[in-house]
This record gives sequence, C-alpha cells and structure tokens, in this order.
Amino acid sequence: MNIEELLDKEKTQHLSLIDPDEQSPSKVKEIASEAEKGGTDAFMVGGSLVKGESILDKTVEAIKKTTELPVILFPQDHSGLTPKADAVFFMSLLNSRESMYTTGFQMRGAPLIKKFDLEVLPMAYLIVEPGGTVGYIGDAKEIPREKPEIAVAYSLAGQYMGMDYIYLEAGSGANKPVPPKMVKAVKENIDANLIVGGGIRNPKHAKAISKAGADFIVTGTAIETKDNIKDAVSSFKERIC
Ligand SMILES: CC(C)=CCC/C(C)=C/CC/C(C)=C/CC/C(C)=C/COP(=O)(O)OP(=O)(O)O
Ligand SMILES: O=P(O)(O)OC[C@@H](O)CO
Ligand SMILES: [Mg+2]
Repeated sequence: MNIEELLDKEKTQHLSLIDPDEQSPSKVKEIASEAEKGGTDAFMVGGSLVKGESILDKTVEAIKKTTELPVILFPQDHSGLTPKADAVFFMSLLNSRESMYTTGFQMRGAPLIKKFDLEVLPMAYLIVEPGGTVGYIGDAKEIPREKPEIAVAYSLAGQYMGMDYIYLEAGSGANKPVPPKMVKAVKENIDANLIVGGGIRNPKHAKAISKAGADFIVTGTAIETKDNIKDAVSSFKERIC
C-alpha cells in the first residue's frame, strides 16, 4: 500500500511510531509484524532523544523486510533521514521559539531528501500542553489545552503555508492526549489532513480523538510497552471510526 492509498481511506488511520533507539532490529521485526496483524496502517520512525548507537537504517530495513506497509520518517533533525524509508514528514515546529526547528533543520535536511528521493509530506507540527520531551527539546511555546482557538489559528497558518498535514502533539507519554474539543475545532476549520498523537494509550482515547475528526492517530508508548502488540493495535482500530 502506498501513501496515496492510505489517504484514500475514509476511517481514521492508525500510525505505529517506532523509536529507533528503543529496541534491536530483531525486536523491530516482531513489533512490525504484530502491529500489522493488529491492523496498523503505516509506520513512523523517529525519536526526540538519541539514547544509543544510531540504528535508524537498520530499524527501517527491519520494518521493510517484515511488511509492505509504508514507512514514514519522523525526523528530530537532519540525522533522522535515511534513503531506506518511503517518505518523510517534512515538518516545521510552528510554535517553536527556536528557528532551527521552524526552518533550520529543514534547510539542513532538504538536500539529503532530494538525494535520497524520499516522498515529501509537508507538515505543520504543533505542540500542545504538556508537550513532554519534544516540547522541551523543540523549545515550544506549548498551546494551552483550554485554547482550541490558538490551535485552529496555527493549523490554518500551516495550511496557508502549503502544508498538507497538521500534527497536534501532546508529547510522547503525555498523561492526557490532546483534548478532543481541540481536535474537533481544528478539523472543522482545515482542509489539510489532521494527525493527533501523544498520550493516546487506551481504546477510549483513540475513540474520542477519532470521533472528534482526526484523520490519523499515532501511538508510540502504547506499542512499546504492551506485551501483546497485535491486541493493543486491534483494540485501537476497533474503536476508531
Ligand atoms: C524535516 C527535518 C529534516 C527536520 C524537522 C525538525 C523538527 C521540526 C523537529 C521537531 C522537534 C523534534 C525534536 C521532534 C522529534 C519528533 C519525534 C521523533 C518525536 C517522537 O519521539 P519521542 O517518542 O517523543 O522521543 P523520545 O522517546 O526519544 O523521547
Ligand atoms: O508515545 P505516545 O504517547 O504514543 O506519543 C506518540 C507521538 O505522538 C510522540 O511523538
Ligand atoms: Mg519514544
């Protein structure tokens, strides 16, 4: 399945986030296979911290050997790029105070992306409270949870800049996901594809965010920490509409 087909689907899609630093390539194969059996729609690969030896290429290779589902890079900077993937979320952290995260790393990565011939998916990345590690590293001015109008304004700004994807991110492992009210407000105001992630750890969360209008939900921690990944993914998929 390619990314065009992924976009054609009417239901909310499930993206499995794999952090290349968290496990060995053989474990990645197991995760990818189980997530596919559970019905995941595509894989994202990235992590905000580099905790060990960079095994990005090997991680993407392991997924590609296991499944034909698309693999989309989710780069923390230009070092998160590899020709082994299918596509890259070419993201700008619009609510960062640090210009490297709005335009700098994009400039560093762009020639590599051209060379690697990756499909480019332009994305506005927006950090919502609490924001977690990525909020801290990305020097984000986190969008207050009770201010959906700010999320709408940033999302529209992203769309008007030409971004096809808007990602509302509460931060990996957040104690609460992005409020469904905020998701709904953004969805009602944009034409771009809406991705929501951070803190979605049970089927109830997935259902609320899907009902609010997300086109994609991302789960990372829930997949990394569950013993039965297939059941975890299928429990999300069953509840999304
Ligand atoms: C387009 C290019 C080349 C770069 C974009 C650079 C930008 C805007 C980065 C945004 C800020 C950032 C640090 C993003 C990381 C995104 C990411 C991979 C998050 C998921 O990782 P976590 O699961 O939170 O990471 P840890 O588990 O390492 O905390
Ligand atoms: O690890 P979780 O909480 O699922 O978050 C996923 C993703 O939105 C992080 O960038
Ligand atoms: Mg992580």
